[in-house]
Amino acid sequence: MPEWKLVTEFTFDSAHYIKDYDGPCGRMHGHTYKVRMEAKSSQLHSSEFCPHPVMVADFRTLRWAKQDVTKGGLDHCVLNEVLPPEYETTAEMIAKYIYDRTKQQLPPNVELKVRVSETANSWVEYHE
Ligand SMILES: Nc1nc2c(c(=O)[nH]1)N=C([C@H](O)[C@H](O)COP(=O)(O)OP(=O)(O)OP(=O)(O)O)CN2
Ligand SMILES: [Zn+2]
Repeated sequence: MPEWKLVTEFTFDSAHYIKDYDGPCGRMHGHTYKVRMEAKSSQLHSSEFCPHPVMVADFRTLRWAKQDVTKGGLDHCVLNEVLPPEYETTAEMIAKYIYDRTKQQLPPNVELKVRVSETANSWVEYHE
């Protein structure tokens, strides 16, 4: 079966602290988070912005988190104040949050994978 794989990367700059963390990460500090989104599908779809079935997923839909927080993204915010309380601000849970919010906007047959890195040396990947 034919399959398309879309990959898009972006960054956002935000502050966070890890609640009850015994060490520097427990204090407010910032990262340039690097995010890589992968979307796979064997079918093409329309999008919020395009009525024709010509995309796995719209790059604009996959890149929502890079927008300023005042426009619904995660850029230039304190993540602890923006993420719902069930998501801690570890890279693991930020990746899950981005995954969960993005998945709600995609057709069900699109397979999604989200990678988040806080530093050049460490990253996490989340998918279902
Ligand atoms: N599994 C996880 N471990 C840690 C996370 C995380 O999200 N998931 N986050 C942190 C902190 O947020 C911290 O900012 C990162 O700390 P650290 O790895 O020490 O980053 P450095 O750039 O300072 O690391 P170097 O080794 O100096 O490059 C901690 N752990
Ligand atoms: Zn951190």
